[in-house]
Parts: sequence; structure tokens; C-alpha cells
Amino acid sequence: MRIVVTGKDGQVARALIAAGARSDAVEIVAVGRPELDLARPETIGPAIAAARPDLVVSAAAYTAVDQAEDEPDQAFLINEKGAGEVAQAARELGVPIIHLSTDYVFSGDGAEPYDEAMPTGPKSVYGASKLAGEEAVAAANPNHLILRVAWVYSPYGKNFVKTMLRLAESRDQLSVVDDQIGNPTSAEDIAEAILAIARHWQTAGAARPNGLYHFVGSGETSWCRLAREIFRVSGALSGPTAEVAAITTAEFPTKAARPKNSRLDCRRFATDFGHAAPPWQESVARVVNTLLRDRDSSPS
Ligand SMILES: NC(=O)C1=CN([C@@H]2O[C@H](COP(=O)(O)OP(=O)(O)OC[C@H]3O[C@@H](n4cnc5c(N)ncnc54)[C@H](OP(=O)(O)O)[C@@H]3O)[C@@H](O)[C@H]2O)C=CC1
Ligand SMILES: Cc1cn([C@H]2C[C@H](O)[C@@H](COP(=O)(O)OP(=O)(O)O[C@H]3O[C@@H](C)C(=O)[C@@H](O)[C@H]3O)O2)c(=O)[nH]c1=O
Ligand SMILES: [Mg+2]
Repeated sequence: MRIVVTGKDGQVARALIAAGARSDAVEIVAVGRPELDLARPETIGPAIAAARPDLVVSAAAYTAVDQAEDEPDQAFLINEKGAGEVAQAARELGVPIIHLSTDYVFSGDGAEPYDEAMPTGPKSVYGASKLAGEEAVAAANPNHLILRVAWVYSPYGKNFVKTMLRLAESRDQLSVVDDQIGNPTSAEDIAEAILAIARHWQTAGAARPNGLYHFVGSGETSWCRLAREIFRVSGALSGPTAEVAAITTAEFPTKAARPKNSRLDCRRFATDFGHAAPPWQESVARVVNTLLRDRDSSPS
């Protein structure tokens, strides 16, 4: 099966390329700028068609959460209109789309983990643009699966795990918010989930599960406790470490508001696809190991 993923250098795209290289059953083709530019809608249909997908994975997005507050038009152009065009291109080719979305579509004001039926209420421009993207994808292609993930990290690109290790190279004390809780999710685990969906769809025939799904690392934590776990693993491998002081969101002002409770309930995914992510600590340890092993040999 030929899977076309949008975004060449994104975390999920790169993890999917790596997972595809380990599997004989799938071929991953990544399409990105300049051929496919979500901010230039006219490029999207031709770029997707030229890549000849059996399945489209829509992973490219405007992901700079704070910057989006200053660039709402650009965020919506990419995350809403661009996403809708990708879904439309898949529809015209008669193929399904798996579209990535986020926990930031929720307000985070509730006390329970969010399941797929719970009302959304984004607090940031990024979250609102991703929610509009979900609606655009669903409207453009009935053959869709929207996969909400959260707190994504990997050896690639920009993410919280890499930021913590980088800051600890030059500092011994960090302050990290302890009152935002959620589910750290490895891009590698997301790639495996996407391949599980693809495999399931190949055998499920007309009864393919589709629609809205949540998929995140198992267990839950705060950004502060995630940081401490990163340094526990790194310290054991003689990598960089720092003391992490627990602070409140009010003590770490940012442009965009973030949900306090970002936890996602993944039972629907587990039931329909028979697959769940490993405990978040296991996947964090794997990525920290990879980053420390590679740190002297390959700059990214
Ligand atoms: N990162 C996270 O913590 C989370 C991410 N998600 C969602 O998961 C998906 C994948 O995220 P992730 O892999 O982390 O994303 P990254 O931020 O790692 O990568 C985003 C990708 O989108 C590409 N992109 C941005 N603008 C455009 C454009 N105008 N045209 C074409 N490509 C563009 C980037 O290209 P370039 O490299 O050229 O800049 C990059 O390849 C996204 O939909 C995101 O919203 C959901 C929850 C959490
Ligand atoms: C660097 C740093 C961050 N923080 C806080 C800020 C924020 O509340 C939290 C996480 O910071 P980040 O900027 O890495 O996270 P952020 O960019 O908000 O991450 C989000 O990205 C988008 C794309 C998503 O879809 C979300 O699921 C989520 O992963 O940690 C500290 O408290 N101390 C620090 O030193
Ligand atoms: Mg240090």
C-alpha cells in the first residue's frame, strides 16, 4: 500500500517514513513544500494526485501555538482551508484520509479525560484553527478518520523533550508548569497507530471504522513531571540534567492559553483497532535514548 503523507520534515511524517522503511507492506511517500504548500491551495490537488496515494495521511500543519495568536489568518489558511483541500484531493482520487488533530480543540476546563463525544471549546487560535480543519476534512471527504493526538515528541524537529535537554545543557535549574496535565505521545507510537489503522482497513472491507478518534500515550502526567522524567532517564545515561521547580500556569505567561486538563480518553481507538500506545514513560525513555546516542554523531 502506498501512503502519501503531507509534510516532509514534520515529526509525524518523519516517524512514518521510518516506520515504513521497516515494513514491506507499505511504501511511504512524503510530500511537502514547495510542491505541496498548504498556504497555496492550488498546489494541493496536483501534488497529492502526482504522488498516487492509496491512503493520504494529513500531518502537515501550522503548529506554532503562541505565534498563531499573532497570525490567525495564516493558521486558518493552513489548518482549515489547507486541510480541507487535502481531504478534497483524496476524495477526488477515491482514497481515504487520516487527518491529525489535537487535544487543544478542548477548553481543558473539565475534570475528566475527554472522549470523542465531548464538546470542544478551543482556547487558542491554533486550537480553533485545528477544530475548523476537522470540520473541513469531514465535509470534504466522508472517507476520513480524524486522529486527535497530543503533546507529541520525537527525535525530530521541535518538541518539549528536545527543548528540555537543550536547556539543561546550559542551565541547572528550570521552572515548568505543573498544573497542565495531559498525555505525552511519541510520534513513533502515532506512526504505529496509523499503520494499525491502514492494516485494519485492508481487511475490514465495507465495515471500516472511521470518524473521530483519540490516540495518545498511555497514562498521564504534567509538563513538570514529564520534564523530571526526561532528566531522570538522561541522568542515568550521563546526559544533561536539571532540577525542575513546579510552577503554575500563571507563573509562566504565554501568548496562547493552553488547556489545564488535556487528557484524552482512547478507549474507542483501543476497541475498534485493538491497539494502544505503550505507557508514556517507556516511549519517553526510548526517545531520550535515541537523542543521547545520536547527539554527537548527527546534528538535526
Ligand atoms: N506537535 C505536537 O505536539 C502536536 C501535533 N499535533 C498535530 O499533529 C500533526 C503533526 O504534527 P507534528 O508532526 O508535530 O508537526 P511539526 O510541527 O513537526 O511539523 C509540521 C509540518 O507541517 C509542515 N508545514 C507547515 N506549514 C506548511 C505549509 N504551508 N505547507 C506545507 N507544509 C507545511 C512543516 O513543513 P516545514 O518543515 O517545511 O516547516 C512540517 O513538515 C499536526 O496536524 C499537528 O497539528 C497534534 C497534537 C500535538
Ligand atoms: C520551555 C518551557 C515550557 N513550559 C510550559 C509552557 C507550556 O505550558 C508547556 C509546554 O510547552 P510547549 O511550548 O512545548 O508546548 P506547546 O507548544 O503548547 O505544545 C502543544 O503543541 C501543539 C502543536 C499541540 O497540538 C499540543 O498537543 C501540544 O503538544 O510547558 C514551562 O513551564 N517551562 C519551560 O521552560
Ligand atoms: Mg544542566
